[in-house]
Amino acid sequence: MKLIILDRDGVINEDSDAYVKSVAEWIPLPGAIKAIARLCRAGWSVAVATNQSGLARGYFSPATLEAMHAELQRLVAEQGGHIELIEHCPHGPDDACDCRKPLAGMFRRIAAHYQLADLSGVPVVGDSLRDLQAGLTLNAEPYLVKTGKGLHTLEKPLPPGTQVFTDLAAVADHLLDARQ
Ligand SMILES: O=P(O)(O)OC[C@@H](O)[C@H]1O[C@@H](OP(=O)(O)O)[C@@H](O)[C@@H](O)[C@@H]1O
Ligand SMILES: [Mg+2]
Ligand SMILES: [Zn+2]
Repeated sequence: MKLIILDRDGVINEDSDAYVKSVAEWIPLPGAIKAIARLCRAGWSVAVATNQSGLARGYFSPATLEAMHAELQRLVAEQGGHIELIEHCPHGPDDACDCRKPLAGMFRRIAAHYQLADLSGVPVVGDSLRDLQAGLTLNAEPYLVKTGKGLHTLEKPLPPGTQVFTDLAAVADHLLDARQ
């Protein structure tokens, strides 16, 4: 199955150390929307798994998060694509949930949605180590991008087999060239 799982902040849109708190602050990274649409048009299923502790911290509301994701879907649809599943962890670091990356709860939900036993062969694209670690729990393929916190993440030891790309557009180029 051609499934790819994307982190959101720092991969699809600009990240901020002050959190992305509104639709106005949700700014797509160059080439990211087009990359998602290209993958969709080539038969890939695209899912998103995003930590959104800003909800638990009271920085923004669930309605605001939904508005950001509606804007994401609108932009992707304009280019002929669709994100099939957007999973988010609304919890904070002290909530002891099972879905806040690096824990794999969101990835288990995505695997179950597609009736997959695990995520072997599924690229998980992130800018933070925790994105890759969460995917690896289910045997996904770790892809690090240099956008968002990616350059900072590159300073740390990476999981074996991690592939590094400039941005999501470069990931799409690689997957669309490699698997034709
Ligand atoms: O990259 P994804 O998972 O899509 O979303 C990350 C965001 O939820 C925020 O996650 C926070 O981490 P803490 O939740 O405070 O540890 C910080 O890193 C923020 O800069 C960042 O915007
Ligand atoms: Mg991120
Ligand atoms: Zn959670």
